[in-house]
Amino acid sequence: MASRAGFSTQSSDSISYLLQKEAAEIDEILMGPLGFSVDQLMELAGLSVAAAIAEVYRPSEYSRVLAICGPGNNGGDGLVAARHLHHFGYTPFICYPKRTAKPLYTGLKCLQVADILQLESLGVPFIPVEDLPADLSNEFDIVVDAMFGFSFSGTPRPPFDELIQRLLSLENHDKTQKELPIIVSIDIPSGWHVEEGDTTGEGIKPDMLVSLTAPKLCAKKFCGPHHFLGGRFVPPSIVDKYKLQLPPYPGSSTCVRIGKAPKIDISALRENYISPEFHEEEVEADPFDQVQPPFSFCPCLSKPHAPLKGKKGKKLLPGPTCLLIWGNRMLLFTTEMFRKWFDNAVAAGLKEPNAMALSTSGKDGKPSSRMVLLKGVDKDGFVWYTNYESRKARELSENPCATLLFYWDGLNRQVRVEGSVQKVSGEESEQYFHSRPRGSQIGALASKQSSVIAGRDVLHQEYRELEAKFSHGSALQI
Ligand SMILES: NC(=O)C1=CN([C@@H]2O[C@H](COP(=O)(O)OP(=O)(O)OC[C@H]3O[C@@H](n4cnc5c(N)ncnc54)[C@H](OP(=O)(O)O)[C@@H]3O)[C@@H](O)[C@H]2O)[C@@H](O)CC1
Ligand SMILES: [K+]
Repeated sequence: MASRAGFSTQSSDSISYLLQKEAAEIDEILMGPLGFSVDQLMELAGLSVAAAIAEVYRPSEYSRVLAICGPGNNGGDGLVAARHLHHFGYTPFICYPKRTAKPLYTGLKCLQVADILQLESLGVPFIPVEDLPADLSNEFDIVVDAMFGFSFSGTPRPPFDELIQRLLSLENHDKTQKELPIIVSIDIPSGWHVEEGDTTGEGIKPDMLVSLTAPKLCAKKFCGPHHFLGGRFVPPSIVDKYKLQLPPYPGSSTCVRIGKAPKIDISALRENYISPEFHEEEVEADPFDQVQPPFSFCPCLSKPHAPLKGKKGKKLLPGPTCLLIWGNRMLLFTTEMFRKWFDNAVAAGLKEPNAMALSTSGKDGKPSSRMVLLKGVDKDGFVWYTNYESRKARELSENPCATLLFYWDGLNRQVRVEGSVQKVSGEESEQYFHSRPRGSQIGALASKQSSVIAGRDVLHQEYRELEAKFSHGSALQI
């Protein structure tokens, strides 16, 4: 509980929840003394909604998004979110029944016009409410509920009463018959009391709620699987004044999950890969001939010299595109290809594109895999580092053959590298050791590298001090 006399901010599980009055006050402070403009806040809010959606529902499976936008700022958040979703690869549609209903102040009216213009320039269709299909279940994969936010009161008036009914009727469908659209509510599930929630028990039950700034009290009643917080702009003065306890945003993320992620049925996890088309008739019998721009290999070619059997036709080959590099044969050519793919992966902003699964096996033939980081690639091969007493090093000394696997999810690509392994020169190894951050150097010493290298005495001393701090010195991580 984070309340104090005079303030009614409440929290449960160390998150604060705001009353309607407090949400409105914060709104005024942000746009008054703190100097925010409404369009600035709405842009950040809408972006975080789009980011939360993209975190859970991939466009490859949930492409068609209907945003139902109300007359206030909640509706504005919906318009902004739809614009970002378009850029994220979704196909948004807008239903915006009261687009100029209430120009509260000139800024909002201008904003609505700007939002509409921007969406129209992207070719996002605006569907008049009378043209919206009565049954939304066939037409859309996601419905964004941006009808009402924290200024809602009473019972919904037309046409929103009927629109809310359409969302409700989705829940009454026979769920075994078809997959229903996901409902994502912005800030408040529309129709719910801002503080008391779904008082009748007959309101909408969204699958995702994206609270903005801080969750409102009704969010405590949200039972759906995905609760996120967005609106990463709350300054310390507001945090202090309202004693807000909010989860920290990870890295540069614009949204953060509140509460636990639901347990996933692993068997149900699947991804529809949308890769550039690659037809069977385009496949060469020898994969090396295939490695030409767009330098794509298919996993079915993992037996390199077996000529491809099967009908020539339009059949699309399944799975992500795969580049296979093996042996030393044509290494120069294939590592160049790898480099192009690697540069693409870096340019696409993928997390740790240099992370690769290294598989080895010793003389007992039992394979083992672990993730390591690629430290270099050139015409002589791929370079990574390990200490010589590790299991992988032992296995490689017994059987100097290994496979590397890079998986670049965002590009639907993987690269398999298969070949023999040899130690890099002592000089190269030494250079690498001294290029590492100090903490990693000490960590390497902790894992007992076999060769003693001049200049490590100081590090040994630092390591002993650290070891003394941790009573269970065996798994020291720095
Ligand atoms: N930190 C922040 O503050 C931020 C806030 N942001 C966003 O702003 C939202 C709050 O926006 P808001 O104040 O414009 O109110 P909102 O709820 O969208 O709609 C009010 C409209 O609904 C109408 N209406 C009300 N009751 C009704 C009923 N029963 N039936 C029918 N209509 C009804 C009402 O009409 P009126 O009753 O006044 O005639 C008015 O036109 C907030 O939830 C968040 O999403 C973010 O953008 C950025 C950061
Ligand atoms: K809403």
